[in-house]
Amino acid sequence: MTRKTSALIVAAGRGTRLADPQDRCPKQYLALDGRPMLAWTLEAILQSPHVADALVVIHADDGGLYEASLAAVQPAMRERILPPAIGGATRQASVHAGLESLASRPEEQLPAHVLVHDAARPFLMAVTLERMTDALQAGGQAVLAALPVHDTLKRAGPDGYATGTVDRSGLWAAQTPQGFAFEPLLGAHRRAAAQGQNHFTDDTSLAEWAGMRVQLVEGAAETFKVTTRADLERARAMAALMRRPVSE
Ligand SMILES: Nc1ccn([C@@H]2O[C@H](COP(=O)(O)OP(=O)(O)OP(=O)(O)O)[C@@H](O)[C@H]2O)c(=O)n1
Ligand SMILES: C[C@](O)(CO)[C@H](O)COP(=O)(O)O
Repeated sequence: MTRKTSALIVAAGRGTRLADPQDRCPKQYLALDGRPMLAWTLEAILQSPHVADALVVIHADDGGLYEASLAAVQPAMRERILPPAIGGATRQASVHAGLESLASRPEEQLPAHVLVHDAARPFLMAVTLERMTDALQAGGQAVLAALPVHDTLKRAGPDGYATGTVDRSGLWAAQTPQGFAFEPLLGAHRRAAAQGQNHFTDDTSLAEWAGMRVQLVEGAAETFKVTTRADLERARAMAALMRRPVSE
């Protein structure tokens, strides 16, 4: 039997860099063209024939928002969504919680590979998922979707004046999805937690710390992370362009 690939969507953050004090709704539940961002993210990843199912990691306070998002997912895809896990105070803790939830399933349902993805990146391209699953199926242990840096990079001091130009050769900006062989990633997260290594902002950094080799594949500019209010406006404009036909 071929073991499956599962998606792990982290959606337990508070969105503090975007939210204004009046707006209590975390960004992953804000509407893009009338549907919660999380619904867009789930449909984008579940469109892949390589992804068997998805588990979402949510904040303990967000049960109602999560259920409303599921209701906005196409029914055939909704059937492939596993019960959610409750996240932690950091992204790293939330990913770990999701991996433990996947690991608690019956042995025959354990995935071979897991694609960790931010709920706050709603526009995931099919071509990126193809590149990632190809790399994992070829034996890759850790695969990162990333964009080569094309801009000239400046370093500036606190006074706002340039102190130099940074060599951009070989630099890539990390995105998600980040794909892994399931057991090695779970083991790496368990070791990091046990050793108090709680500072990793993404899973490939943690995987490198654990000694795994990380392969880069090209991601997509469309898969930007919604971090600021300007990102939200951009996402809303994109969503309006991508509107589903009414018949679906
Ligand atoms: N404790 C956390 C923190 C983040 N995330 C998730 O990780 C992704 C990327 O994180 P980021 O954009 O930094 O989200 P927030 O932490 O919500 O944003 P901010 O730092 O502005 O508060 C998001 O989908 C977010 O929901 C999570 O599941 N658990
Ligand atoms: C994993 C990640 O998306 C990499 O870009 C991550 O969420 C980054 O978090 P950041 O703190 O906003 O860089």
